[in-house]
Amino acid sequence: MTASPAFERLAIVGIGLIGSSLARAVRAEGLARTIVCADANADHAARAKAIGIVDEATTDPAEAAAGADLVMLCVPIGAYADVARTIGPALKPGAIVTDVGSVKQAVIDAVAPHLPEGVHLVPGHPVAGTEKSGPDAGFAALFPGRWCILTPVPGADEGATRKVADLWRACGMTVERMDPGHHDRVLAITSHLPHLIAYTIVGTATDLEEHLRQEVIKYSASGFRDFTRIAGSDPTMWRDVFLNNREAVLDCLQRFTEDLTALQRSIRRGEGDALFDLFTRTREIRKGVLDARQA
Ligand SMILES: NC(=O)C1=CN([C@@H]2O[C@H](COP(=O)(O)OP(=O)(O)OC[C@H]3O[C@@H](n4cnc5c(N)ncnc54)[C@H](O)[C@@H]3O)[C@@H](O)[C@H]2O)C=CC1
Ligand SMILES: O=C(O)C(=O)Cc1ccc(O)cc1
Repeated sequence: MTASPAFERLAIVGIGLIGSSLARAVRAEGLARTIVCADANADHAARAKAIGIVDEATTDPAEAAAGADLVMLCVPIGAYADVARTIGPALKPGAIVTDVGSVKQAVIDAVAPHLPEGVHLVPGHPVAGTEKSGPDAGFAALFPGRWCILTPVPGADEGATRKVADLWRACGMTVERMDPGHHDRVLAITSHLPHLIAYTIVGTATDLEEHLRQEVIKYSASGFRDFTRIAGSDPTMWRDVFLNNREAVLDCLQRFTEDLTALQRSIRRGEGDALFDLFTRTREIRKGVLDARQA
């Protein structure tokens, strides 16, 4: 006898990179009897249905959420409040609303006020992605071996939190719980600031005089190429990340700017030892990151 799926009806709102990756993983693992998606972009909804990663597709989030036991929000963070307001009245008692957003406190603030009594909110963040967007960019292998951070609010339903954790574990992720504010500070330095730096460096290179710009593209060494990959990430998604994690990002940026100024001074003064010491420390950190990946 095969085990029954963990969820009867999974509604994915936003069937882009992350939503479609989840749909594929849930299908592959048989975790939901029915997968429904809603996407404001009718082409994305239709595409998800056409490639067979969902059973039903609509442009109306309330239609998808009606009767769902699990609703996964996979839209840019700026759209959360509107989506939550729309689905709130359609949610059945006991339904779980969860998400994949890259910022957590702002998501709680945007969604919680619109959920009726008896509906459980379990905010989450699969820390896995790429610079690509849309339903064709997703793949089930995105999740295995990566972290998923859940940030349940105090008093959250333990059973609901456990069901969401089990879903991500079944997709191959390692699940951790964290306070939402702490999550936002950690991600500000490990993910948001690196994206901001990439956007800046590629922007600076593009603003160079025309003849220099051509050379930048032509001789693009791997360092710059890596930055262009990250700077090719979705503009809507990243605009929303920065607007919704303002304090933590600005705090990191302040420290970063101070450290950059110190480095600038070392270069100007010819302080080779200071440069060498920093680069030696950062090389050790890189080794630690690689070792952690292989562990
Ligand atoms: N891209 C990445 O690497 C990662 C992204 N995330 C988070 O996942 C969420 C989604 O990001 P992606 O999948 O990368 O973006 P995406 O752009 O590939 O997909 C977003 C989808 O939401 C749809 N959408 C936008 N507004 C909507 C609305 N009001 N109602 C219904 N559908 C709407 C879009 O049409 C699109 O299909 C974001 O909140 C992001 O912070 C989390 C981890 C990694
Ligand atoms: O493509 C990359 O390098 C990423 O960093 C992907 C990514 C983007 C946003 C997240 O919240 C988590 C992962």
